[in-house]
Amino acid sequence: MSTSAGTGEGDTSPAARLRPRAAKVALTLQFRAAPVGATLMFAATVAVGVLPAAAAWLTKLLFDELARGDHIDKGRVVALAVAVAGIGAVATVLVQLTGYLNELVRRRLVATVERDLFAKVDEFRGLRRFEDPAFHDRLRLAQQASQDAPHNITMFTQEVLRSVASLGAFVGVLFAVWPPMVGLLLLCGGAALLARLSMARRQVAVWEMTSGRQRRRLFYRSLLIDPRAAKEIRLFGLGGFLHARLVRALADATDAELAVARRTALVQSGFAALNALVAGLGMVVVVIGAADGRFGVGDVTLFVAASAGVQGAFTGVVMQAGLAASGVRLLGHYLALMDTPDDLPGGADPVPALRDRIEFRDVWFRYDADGPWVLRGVDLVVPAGHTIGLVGRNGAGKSTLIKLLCRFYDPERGTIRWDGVDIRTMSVVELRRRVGATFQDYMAYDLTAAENIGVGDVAHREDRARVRESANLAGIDADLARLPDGYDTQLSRVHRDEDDARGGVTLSGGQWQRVALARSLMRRDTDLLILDEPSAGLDPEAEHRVHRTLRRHRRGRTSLLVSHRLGALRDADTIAVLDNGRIVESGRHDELMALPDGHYARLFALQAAGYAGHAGPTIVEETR
Ligand SMILES: Nc1ncnc2c1ncn2[C@@H]1O[C@H](COP(=O)(O)OP(=O)(O)OP(=O)(O)O)[C@@H](O)[C@H]1O
Repeated sequence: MSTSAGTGEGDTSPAARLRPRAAKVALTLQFRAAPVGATLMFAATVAVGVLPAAAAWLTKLLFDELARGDHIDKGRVVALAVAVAGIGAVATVLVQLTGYLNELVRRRLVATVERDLFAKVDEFRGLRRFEDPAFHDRLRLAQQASQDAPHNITMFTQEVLRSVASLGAFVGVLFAVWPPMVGLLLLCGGAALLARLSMARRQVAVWEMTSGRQRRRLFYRSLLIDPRAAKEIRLFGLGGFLHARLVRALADATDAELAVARRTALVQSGFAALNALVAGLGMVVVVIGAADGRFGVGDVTLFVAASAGVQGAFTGVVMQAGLAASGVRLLGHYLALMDTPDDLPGGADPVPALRDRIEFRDVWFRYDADGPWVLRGVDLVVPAGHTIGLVGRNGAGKSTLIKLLCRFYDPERGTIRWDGVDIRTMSVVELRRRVGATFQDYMAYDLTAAENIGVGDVAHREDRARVRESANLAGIDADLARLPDGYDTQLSRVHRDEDDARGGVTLSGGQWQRVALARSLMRRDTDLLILDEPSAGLDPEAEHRVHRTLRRHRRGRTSLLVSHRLGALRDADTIAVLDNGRIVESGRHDELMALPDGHYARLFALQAAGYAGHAGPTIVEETR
């Protein structure tokens, strides 16, 4: 598994290879995001670029006319003055308009890119991407790109348009007055451009390099304000430890960024000084020429305006080129992410209702290619309509088996078959629609009570009767109905509306667990119910009630139950014991209890002894 989205110098990463495309995409993206706004923005930009040059020409004509002494044509002078003032006014309005259009296009772009980005993230059907740090770094950089990159590239295009318009006019003037000035300015501008591009490359390299540190910084930051973490942090006095790590991650990233900023400032100051020198040199040459009578007053003013105009245009282009270059590099990450294939090869076959059995055939799985095997040849049959209890010590691979069945990962070897058909050939979405599940690490959403349950079947989340029925099955209906706003109570004390006078509530651990259970019961047409430790946090009475209700609910349905409370699995049609990545025993409770030295019998006896208050069998040390 790679650990960085970084693309240092001379790299051949996907993001680097995508840069040429990134520039094109950035340009076209703005027309997709805001077609009218972008067109108007470009038109206004060209006009803003041309107007100063036009004003400078009119000013030259005005000064030349004024310099004619007794022969001044007053009408012409007034007309020229009015024209210069008019151009100034139009330019001012256009600058404001361009500012607004820029903002408009920028906001539309950010919305478009972010929408596309998270639609793409939602398309990943497996879990591997979400466990890959390089993916998270890339996502962060791609998000960063969505904030600024298209805008910066747009600004650069505008700047180039504006500058080309100004340069076209100003360069002609400089040629007419003192041609070497053009060469000098071009040389300075070209060198500044190259230096700025190199700075931009360094800047992005730093962002890429520090992306992991930024990710950790965000993690520590969210941990320090997470109400769920607040208890442990306070009790264990972890605040200082986490804070120090946050500060360290921040300092590391800041140091690297500041180093680039210092270098950029230094290089830019050097080029600014060089520009001033060149402007001064030109001025001296032209003023001497004017003293010798070779140039008029108008020529001098025009030359000064033209060299300032050319330098200004170059400075603008150089600045924007730097931002655009970093934008293109960042947008490479956005494109790389958009091109990232799904981690699960897509099957498209429909998933018919389960008629016969689900079967694990010699399933081998590990989370990383070089990691330890978690499942080592699992063979397990789940007959339709049966309840299978899955037992095994911590880390045996029970939840992993469930994750494979939901197809969050694919086995490395072997197959999982749904009525004889390899689930890899089937549509993942359809397969998951046939499954209702409560995971051991279930979610507690900062939503209302009704939504927390309703999202188990999004299409029916507004169906209050169904929501309540599910809550009833999970034994939480009465508790939720008693909340301040009943089912509409926000189950969060943090994410609630400011104008919500009643505020939100948080549930107890066992209540949350029952809400999660209710969520998995929302889907009515599922063929398979998976419950991974559904009652671990329930009080004995609640557990008894929930299991009794679930038993009724499961009747005739296929279910897979994982629990360390073996009593809860006692009546399962088959109990399978997972050990060391294999199913080592399976049968009904009585059959397994009758096995001499059986795993299940030993575990059951241990648990029963705990309740009965005697020593129970000797604990066999783990051999793994
Ligand atoms: N996402 C993951 N990435 C890497 N390793 C994992 C991941 N999830 C689980 N594991 C590893 O796989 C092994 C099996 O974990 P699993 O959660 O399937 O066990 P389990 O039988 O459900 O345990 P428990 O009874 O404690 O819930 C463990 O060693 C665990 O560290």
